[in-house]
Amino acid sequence: MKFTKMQGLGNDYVYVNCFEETVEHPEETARFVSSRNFGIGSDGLILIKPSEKADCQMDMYNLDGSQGTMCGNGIRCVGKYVYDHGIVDKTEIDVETLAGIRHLSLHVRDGKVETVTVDMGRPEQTSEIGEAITVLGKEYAFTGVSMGNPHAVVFMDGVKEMDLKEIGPAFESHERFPGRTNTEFVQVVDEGHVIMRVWERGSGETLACGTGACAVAVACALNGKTGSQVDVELLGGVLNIRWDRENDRVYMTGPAVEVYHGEIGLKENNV
Ligand SMILES: N[C@@H](CCC[C@H](N)C(=O)O)C(=O)O
Repeated sequence: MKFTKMQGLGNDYVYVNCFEETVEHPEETARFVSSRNFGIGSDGLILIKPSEKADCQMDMYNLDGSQGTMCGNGIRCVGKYVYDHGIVDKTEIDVETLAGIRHLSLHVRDGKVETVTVDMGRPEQTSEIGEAITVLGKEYAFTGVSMGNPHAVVFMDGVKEMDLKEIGPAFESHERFPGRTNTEFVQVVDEGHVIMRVWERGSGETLACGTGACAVAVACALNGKTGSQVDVELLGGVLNIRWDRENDRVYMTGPAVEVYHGEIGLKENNV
């Protein structure tokens, strides 16, 4: 299987060009290629496929093989891939996802896409603002926001030092979230700047989460902690998120980077 390793703020996936390749067992393949010891090493697998409704389709799988409906860092890389590899020859494109069609503006420098702005669509509030929840015997307040995938946003201090490996899985599999959840832990610096760490459903801690950063911006505004445009600082870098309250759409701008190409054999017992 030919693949391209790409990353958006260190949220890295193995990308397969399914205009040319076929991946028969995507869940198993995602688990195999994501392994940093036995495979390529990534947060999951993204298949770039032809679409009848848009310029291409993004089909994404987490590290544990579960299928995701939307991926913010992934969709920027998909935009870069299809432009840089000549699948599209325009800088305004539409990408089909399981959460709907998303519009991308590709920002090109020296013939290659460097950054991408994505219209991430309408956010959906999925809990009360600051709903109480008890996790591992401790009380937290979270704000639920869907960006086409589920997020629970928790405000706290000391985000950089917290033990995410303990609390992250406990939120992910809490009975309040029957379909599991992505959880963002957020510290507000000022009204235009927050720090966030994420525990992703199906992948664990990642260096960044695009849909998570959008959910955080919406939750920050709903909780009166920031304005509607905010720089979200993640372990892998900064995403700029703007919630246009008038048309109720969220816009995400950030980088997309191609790391390397390769080829990997998929044996029966690997997948
Ligand atoms: N890293 C992604 C989100 C990937 C999917 C997520 N783990 C889920 O299962 O919903 C992003 O950048 O948005």
